[in-house]
Amino acid sequence: MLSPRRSDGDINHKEFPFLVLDANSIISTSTPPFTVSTHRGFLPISDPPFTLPPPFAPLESLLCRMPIVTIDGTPGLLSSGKLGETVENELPDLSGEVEKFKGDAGIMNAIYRDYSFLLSAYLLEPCHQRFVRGEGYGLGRQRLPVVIAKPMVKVAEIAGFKPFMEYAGSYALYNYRLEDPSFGLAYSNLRLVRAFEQGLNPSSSEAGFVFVHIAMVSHSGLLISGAVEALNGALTSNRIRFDTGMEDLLTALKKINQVMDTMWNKSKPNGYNTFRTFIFGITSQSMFPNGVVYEGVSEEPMSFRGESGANDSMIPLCDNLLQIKMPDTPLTEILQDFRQYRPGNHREFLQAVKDHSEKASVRQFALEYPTSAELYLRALDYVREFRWRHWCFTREYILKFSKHPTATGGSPIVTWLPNQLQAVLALMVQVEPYCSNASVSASDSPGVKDIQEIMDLVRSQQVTLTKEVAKYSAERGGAPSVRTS
Ligand code: HEM
Repeated sequence: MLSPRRSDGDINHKEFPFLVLDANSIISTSTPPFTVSTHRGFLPISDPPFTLPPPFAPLESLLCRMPIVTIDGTPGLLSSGKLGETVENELPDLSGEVEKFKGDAGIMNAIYRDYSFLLSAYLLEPCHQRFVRGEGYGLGRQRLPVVIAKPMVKVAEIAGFKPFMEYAGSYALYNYRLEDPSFGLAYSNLRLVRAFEQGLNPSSSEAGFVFVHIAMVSHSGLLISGAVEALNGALTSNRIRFDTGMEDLLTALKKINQVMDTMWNKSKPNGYNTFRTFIFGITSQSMFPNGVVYEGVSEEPMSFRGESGANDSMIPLCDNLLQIKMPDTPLTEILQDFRQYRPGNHREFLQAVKDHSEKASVRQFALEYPTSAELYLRALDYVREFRWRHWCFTREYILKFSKHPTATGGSPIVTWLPNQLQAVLALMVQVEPYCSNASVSASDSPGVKDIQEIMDLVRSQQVTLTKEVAKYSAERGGAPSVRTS
């Protein structure tokens, strides 16, 4: 059982102080693209630039010729394994140009995105060649030439990212353009700016993989406003505000999960592993046992985690708001390490939510009243659904096709997602008794599960997950050793 809430005298009545932008906020070219807002959520505050300033024409030219299938359908440099030598023969060191554009945060982010694509393709090209021949990944290139390393380190520092491909700043959330700007973020209107494999074709699995992430995050504005309202309700002991915020949070999570479920059709399980090769990181990957030397920057090898949805901010927002405590394991240290791979403003926002949720004892506040407790349990149920679907994705897209022991972000493929999922399931079992006699109106709506139904599923998933993890671990010879950074 959960401990009793602290006395009213201890409650800090101050509202959540973090500045969250809205549609009326004034933004300028120096506003960091990834600034949290209630109208764009965790998406960039403006759509990403998709062409680079003229001095970067050599980079642009290489990136257009790079994908396995280029925009006109012809084979590109990665298909013939010619990218590496073309970079070495053609690309000048443009690091001197980077600083000239530093007043424009959007352009900086676009330059960062584009170098990160070239960097990953360069390092992992030999692994792709082996993978398509049906061999293991083998080793990637262990040295990054100065013409990529120097500008990348410079632009990443200015834009506030690691000098390696990241989920938000590069691969997923800053990698789209709108076919017709007047149609906005409609799924059919999305096109990739950069791709490794066939992603310039919008109906490919690579494009679908990225677009589903974007489409989900396009609903995160309501998630953010709902979370802030619920937090303010708890901080000011205003039950109506808390419940209203939680209702909005539930509406947003329902939509986000519905969009997530479209992944099965938009990006096929048997189409995932070919482009996946290029989004691996350095940390905990057999392709880079000693890290990678960034020539012209340092002879000391560097190591970064790969691109992963684990660096998305929606689930961490729920974890922090709902005070979902993760077990004290090395696997949880990886979850914490992933935090470094988010845009600065996302990081600060998530930390502020965590701090203020603790200050307001959000979980205890919810459990004091059955209706709020039910809303809280339903929110946990959506987080459970998200994480359970994830486990299913991992089974169907990865475990069925690959023996590689670590995911793109460097977490152990079999045990990491279950580490967090089991924590959510266990918390739901703890929370259930607080919901007795609850009568949230939404529970009368068609399609809304009652508490009993939710908890039956929770108990069966606890058992199934334990069995599946044991089975996969036995088949694959146990979990790989865990490196946290
Ligand atoms: C085919 C689809 C997907 C597959 C195969 C997949 C796979 C994975 C894997 C293997 C991890 C482990 C972390 C690591 O990379 O080391 C992970 C984590 C994660 N992914 Fe995905 N993912 C998919 C789609 C998505 C989508 C659409 C989102 C939406 C934002 C997402 C968000 C996340 C989150 C939040 C985590 C961390 C989970 C946690 O905290 O428990 N993923 N994913």
